[in-house]
Amino acid sequence: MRTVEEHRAAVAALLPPLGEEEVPLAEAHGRVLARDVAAAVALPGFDNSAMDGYAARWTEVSRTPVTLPVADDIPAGRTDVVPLAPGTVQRIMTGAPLPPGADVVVPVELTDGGTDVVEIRDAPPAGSHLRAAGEDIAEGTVALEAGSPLGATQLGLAAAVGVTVLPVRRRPQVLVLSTGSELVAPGQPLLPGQIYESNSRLLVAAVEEAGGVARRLHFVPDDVEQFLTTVRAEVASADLLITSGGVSAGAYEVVKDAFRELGTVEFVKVPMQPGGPQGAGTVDGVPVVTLPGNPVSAFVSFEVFVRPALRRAMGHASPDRLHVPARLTGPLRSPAGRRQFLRGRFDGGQVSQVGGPGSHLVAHLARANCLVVVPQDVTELSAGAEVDVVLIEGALQ
Ligand SMILES: Nc1nc2c(c(=O)[nH]1)N[C@H]1C(S)=C(S)[C@@H](COP(=O)(O)OP(=O)(O)OC[C@H]3O[C@@H](n4cnc5c(N)ncnc54)[C@H](O)[C@@H]3O)O[C@H]1N2
Ligand code: MOO
Repeated sequence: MRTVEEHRAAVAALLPPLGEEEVPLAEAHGRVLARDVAAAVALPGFDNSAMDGYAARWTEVSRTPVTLPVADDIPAGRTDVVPLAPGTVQRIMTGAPLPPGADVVVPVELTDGGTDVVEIRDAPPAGSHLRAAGEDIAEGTVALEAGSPLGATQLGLAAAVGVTVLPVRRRPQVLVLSTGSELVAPGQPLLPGQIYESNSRLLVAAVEEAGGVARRLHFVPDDVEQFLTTVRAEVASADLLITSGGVSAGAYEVVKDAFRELGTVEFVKVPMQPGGPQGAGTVDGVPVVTLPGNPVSAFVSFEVFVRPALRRAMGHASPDRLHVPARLTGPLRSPAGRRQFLRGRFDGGQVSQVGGPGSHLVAHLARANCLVVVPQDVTELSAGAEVDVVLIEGALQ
């Protein structure tokens, strides 16, 4: 027996940090920053206007109405702005550089909109509608920290501070191999006793959502020679091999049997459900994680053991999923001695169980947006009890 935390640590230890590479912004989406990145320019880069209106000296416009000559016109992008002469205003657009001497922008709505002279009917408070140079970020300071996932807002910031390439960690190359003589490719006819192979689709997508590059190997039947031939032919190209199935206590446990002769994979029982039977080790120096075949078990095992390890290797500052406390909408029971990861729907404060605990319930899994964690020593919870909920939606989370 190995605790959940011990097996998490064992899997994480197999995956060292991945190497760095520089990529253009266009290829950086979904990657993780390997080093701090400094702002090449301040933001804002210069004092500018937050409104379309008139740049003015507040003392000259504070008593309204007042009429003043419009000495200049400053559209956004103008690069030769002159200081504001006393007793004048300059028409200015949003984002245009503020003329030296101005300390307020009067929005056009508070004026008659004049272009030679303007009547100001109402003045906003001193200092209104100005955006100060550097108030968002100073030049040369850290704009993006190592370990940040690069989503829309981070890439927007990188471009705004003038960065064109970003140092990121390499994506892990992950092979996914399903096993089972009952498996048939979707689209083919099923004979009695056969099922469609689905774990590889689930796991490939889960790897991609975690930020990795997945390659799906064609599933193999419960035949040690076929399994070993596939593994030997493919494993060298990968940072990680994930298998599904063939690890429990039956008579035809292909993964367990095959890795007796090859590599250092250790098979253990972990006190959790789903996901009791687990294995991890290396083959030809390449990390291997063997997930149980029940589809919900494969998914939960990936979430608990593989996803955080992959994300840590990619350099994520926060490799784990977000988890939050939530109140149960109904009572639930849980077997003693095993941490349960039940499927649930979280709606912002409350969580409802989706389906039962069975690890074959894929339709229920697909409706869930969270895993409800019931600690190992808890066997019963009543409606309204607080539970820990792991949020499983969203690629960058
Ligand atoms: N006597 C015992 N039996 C079982 C034990 C045990 O401790 N003692 N553990 C149970 C638990 S828990 C799990 S989980 C499963 C794990 O079994 P395997 O990893 O050996 O997986 P399989 O037997 O190959 O398959 C289990 C189940 O999942 C279906 N499956 C498998 N692969 C796929 C796939 N790629 N796509 C869709 N469905 C798949 C398979 O048909 C089986 O129904 O063992 C329990 N038994
Ligand atoms: O622990 Mo198995 O992984 O229940 O379904």
